[in-house]
Amino acid sequence: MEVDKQLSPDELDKECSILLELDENDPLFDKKKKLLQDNGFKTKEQVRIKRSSDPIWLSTSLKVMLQIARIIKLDEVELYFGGEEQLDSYSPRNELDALNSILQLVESSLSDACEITKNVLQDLRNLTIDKICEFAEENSLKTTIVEGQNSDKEKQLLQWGENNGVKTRLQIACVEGAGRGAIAREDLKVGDTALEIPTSLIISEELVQKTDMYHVLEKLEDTSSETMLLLWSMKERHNTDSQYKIYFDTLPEDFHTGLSFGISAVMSLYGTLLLDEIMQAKEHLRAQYDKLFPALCNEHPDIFPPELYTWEQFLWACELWYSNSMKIMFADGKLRTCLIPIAGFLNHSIYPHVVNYGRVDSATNTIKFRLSRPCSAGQECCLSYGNLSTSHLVTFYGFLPQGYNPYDVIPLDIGGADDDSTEGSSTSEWTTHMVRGTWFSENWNIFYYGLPSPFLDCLRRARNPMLLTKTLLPENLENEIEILEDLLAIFNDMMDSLGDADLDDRKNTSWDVKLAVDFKFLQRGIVSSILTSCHKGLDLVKHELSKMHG
Ligand SMILES: C[S@@+](CC[C@H](N)C(=O)[O-])C[C@H]1O[C@@H](n2cnc3c(N)ncnc32)[C@H](O)[C@@H]1O
Repeated sequence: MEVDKQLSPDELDKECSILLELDENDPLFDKKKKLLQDNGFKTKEQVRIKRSSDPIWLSTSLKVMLQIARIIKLDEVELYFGGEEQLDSYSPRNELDALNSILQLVESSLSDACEITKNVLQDLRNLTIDKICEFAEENSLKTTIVEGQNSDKEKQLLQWGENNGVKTRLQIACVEGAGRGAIAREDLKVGDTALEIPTSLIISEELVQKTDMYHVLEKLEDTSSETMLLLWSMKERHNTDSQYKIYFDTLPEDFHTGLSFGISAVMSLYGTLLLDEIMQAKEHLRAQYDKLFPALCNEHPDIFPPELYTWEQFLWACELWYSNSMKIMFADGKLRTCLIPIAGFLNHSIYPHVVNYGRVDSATNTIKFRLSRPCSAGQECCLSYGNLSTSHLVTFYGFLPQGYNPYDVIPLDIGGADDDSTEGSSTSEWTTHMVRGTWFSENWNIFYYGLPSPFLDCLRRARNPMLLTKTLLPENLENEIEILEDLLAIFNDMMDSLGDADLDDRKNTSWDVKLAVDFKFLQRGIVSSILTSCHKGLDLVKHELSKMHG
């Protein structure tokens, strides 16, 4: 496989090519461009594929395309941690997104290819699918279905949906540790649509606009369509004539998210950033509520009956919208926050089956949940709710995901050590820094230690702007020792502030304390992995230094 070589017209005739392109509007364009260049690629890369079904040629083509597509599809966290590492894959989400983007490019090239090219592209398509299946096989989690817990309400909702145009290859069941989930009824392949929902069933701002509530709310300053929908749902859930009655009947009486944590759970979070996140989110919501109530109930008691607009009911609606809504791009190009009956049963996974689902298909006027990896009959089909940290998932969704979450980062405030105006800095340098569990890293060598390079480079620059090369010189190694000792001090303090694990209230059986204690356990694991990396790094550097002196 060769990339972008000059070919004679005769040779060109024997080849076809696929264009992989980094979007100029990508907010991470500069950083990705640099990473592409470091790997020998341009931002627009024409990958030529020979008109030969030689399997070695094809798999080399796919390998090159995958290298490029992975970088194009990186998100900020993946780029920060993976930028300098030659990783086999950056994250399960990135790998699936990259492979599926190649699959879509190959499929669209297939539609207007000539007969001979078609055969090669077909082989490339099959190879890409094999690669997806292989990756899926190696990166999956098992979920356990809890038999006999399925209630009639979910069946009724599914039936209502099917009567109104929903097409589903999923059924609803109880999943251990995650409430209800969506299970494949049959073996589903990559590219299959697991669920398709007509836009007519989606709950979005248009519904509020048809009510008398809207005329009151539109006159208020700063009232977003999300707030309007939230207020609408507080009333609609009690409306026995609602067209969404069957949907509202399936919703829980109480949501168990971080926003409902009691005092013991909050106290258990002492020393973690989650404590601040939850307190700030709750204060924000309380302020929003106080801005609207009791004023709206006093002025329009017929539209906002006081018994439906209590703080508890407001919090319930906030938890509903935070944990169940999806942002959908409609055919008019507008992004709207929506509730989507039936799709609301899909749980989140770090190894998702459905990665891209936020766009209305204008040809069918439906939302399609297309599989980015296979899902066999009886297996739970999961979404990616987004690149969310566990602290966000606890606060707004109320759960800790299974498996190692690549988005569990600890942001670091290192006092403007990296300022973009610094001489020599470029737009591809980082101005904010973070760490995460060092088990994600594949580079434990000297100058890396499993820690993120942008962070270490920033510390090096701050200590000694002259010592930027990663070469085994005594002055560099002395510098490394100081950096690693500083890090040990920072993360030892962080560990101390998390408190003694033996004092965690593990016997407490309330859902919120359990979640808080599990979160703290996770946090200690992350900090402990960083401390281990620093200790190992120090040993490594001291050993090298002793060889020089010895
Ligand atoms: C959109 S709903 C999904 C359906 C939900 N399980 C139910 O029974 O209604 C989102 C909620 O599902 C739960 N959930 C989603 N993914 C989960 C996971 N991986 N583990 C545990 N709970 C999960 C959380 O309670 C979250 O707030």
